[in-house]
Amino acid sequence: MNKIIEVNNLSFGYSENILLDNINFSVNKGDFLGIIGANGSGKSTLIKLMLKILTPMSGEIKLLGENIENLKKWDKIGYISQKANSFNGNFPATVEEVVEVNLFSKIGLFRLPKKKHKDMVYDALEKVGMQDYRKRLIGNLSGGQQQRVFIARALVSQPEILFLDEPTVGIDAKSEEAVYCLLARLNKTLGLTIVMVTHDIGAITVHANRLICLGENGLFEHNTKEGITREIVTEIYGYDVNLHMHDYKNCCRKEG
Ligand SMILES: Nc1ncnc2c1ncn2[C@@H]1O[C@H](COP(=O)(O)OP(=O)(O)OP(=O)(O)O)[C@@H](O)[C@H]1O
Repeated sequence: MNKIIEVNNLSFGYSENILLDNINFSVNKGDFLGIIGANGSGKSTLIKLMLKILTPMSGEIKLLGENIENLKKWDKIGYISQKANSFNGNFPATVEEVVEVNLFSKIGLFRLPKKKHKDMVYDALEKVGMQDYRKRLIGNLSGGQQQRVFIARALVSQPEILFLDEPTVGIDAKSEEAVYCLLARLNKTLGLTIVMVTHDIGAITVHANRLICLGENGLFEHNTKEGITREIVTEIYGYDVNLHMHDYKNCCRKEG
């Protein structure tokens, strides 16, 4: 199965005003897809529709080859919402407990995790380079470190698709770069399909292999290999956008 996400003739509005009008696109297994567009263009709404948090007015969405109406394998879908980084810093949970939460369907309610579950948590933390922090309280970590833990929490159930909604908001430039490089590595080494909403056009253009852009005139698709210019972005956003390109040449070596 090559097409891991299919969105066909999707329309949605919160009121009678249509926000997403007859949207069509697909995502192949192993793609790193960036979703960009001006504030209020419907990027988060599109993700929520794909995750069945919202119901379309019309159209069809398939994940892993199945209509989401009938999808059972939701544990194969990871999601890091915009709100993940407004986590309550005083929350009395360790890093490994935060990651373990996503295994509760495997562990069972009111049961203690077994060694195999502890190993899964360790593996997920190792993938994001946070295994040495596993006994630390989540609230005592920096924003960038917390974001890595949330990525580990999503990874622990071994998802095939990871949705992220502006995962680098509120973290400093160095940590932001590390998160992008981490995602690029997971995409390449695990073949994880990534769908990410962002305003950081410079960064997403470097790492994603495809972009979709929500604009006033609907959805544009863009192959990042062709390069994205200030003119293209300005056309999509409908106003002049100052594009900051990033230098990520050696980023995966610098990751950390
Ligand atoms: N629950 C809701 N009820 C009514 N309107 C909503 C709701 N959620 C979002 N909207 C409106 O729908 C539009 C699209 O919102 P959405 O959050 O999807 O945009 P976005 O492209 O992700 O924006 P941003 O870049 O600012 O995060 C906005 O005008 C928003 O105010």
